[in-house]
Amino acid sequence: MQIQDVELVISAVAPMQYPTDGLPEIALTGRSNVGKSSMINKLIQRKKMARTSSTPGKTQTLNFYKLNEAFYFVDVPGYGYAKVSKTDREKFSQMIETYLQERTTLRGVISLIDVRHEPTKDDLAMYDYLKFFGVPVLVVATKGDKVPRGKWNQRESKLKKALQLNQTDDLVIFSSTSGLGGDQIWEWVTAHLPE
Ligand SMILES: Nc1nc2c(ncn2[C@@H]2O[C@H](COP(=O)(O)OP(=O)(O)OP(=O)(O)O)[C@@H](O)[C@H]2O)c(=O)[nH]1
Ligand SMILES: [Mg+2]
Repeated sequence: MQIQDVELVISAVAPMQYPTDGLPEIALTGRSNVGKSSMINKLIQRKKMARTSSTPGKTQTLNFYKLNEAFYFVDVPGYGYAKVSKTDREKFSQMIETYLQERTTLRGVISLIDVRHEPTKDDLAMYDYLKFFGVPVLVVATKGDKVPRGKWNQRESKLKKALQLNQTDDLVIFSSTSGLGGDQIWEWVTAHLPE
């Protein structure tokens, strides 16, 4: 998709700050440092729109990016990083839960995991949690450039198995450095936005 227009409308910590224009939203969840913010930048072809960092815990608010004045990508704080203080971790999980439970304009969630590793306990819990709410999920295995091409199929089946991926859900291997998988992600996003 061609993104002509990007606006960071709000960095929210509470529902009263969420945008009220009723546009559909796709949110990104995943462990700290998995590459959520980098994925947004690659997909919208803006190098530094969403702030990224090699230090986990960079995104600390729900960041609503309005695209083409038609829909939002919501960048969400990462979960599960041991070096983020317990208080902050609890604050972030509360923020994420409230958002996922209350947001009626949410049309789908892109759930990111690291292609190189088995899903963590938190990754599995997040996938189950999303399924419990009945929200459509696209699992994206990030940092695909760090695994040789010959291993992609094997990693894909392993991850699907570990997550016990629902028949209706898909998995895409992505790289924010090469752009691998970007078209498939856009296809999924487009299919989950209202006409
Ligand atoms: N090689 C490679 N590095 C990546 C990729 N995606 C992200 N990174 C790197 O991983 C680090 C974390 O990326 P972020 O996009 O900030 O991760 P995040 O999930 O937003 O992290 P939090 O905001 O802390 O939750 C950065 O150093 C990125 O450059 C990828 O596809 N390939
Ligand atoms: Mg981030």
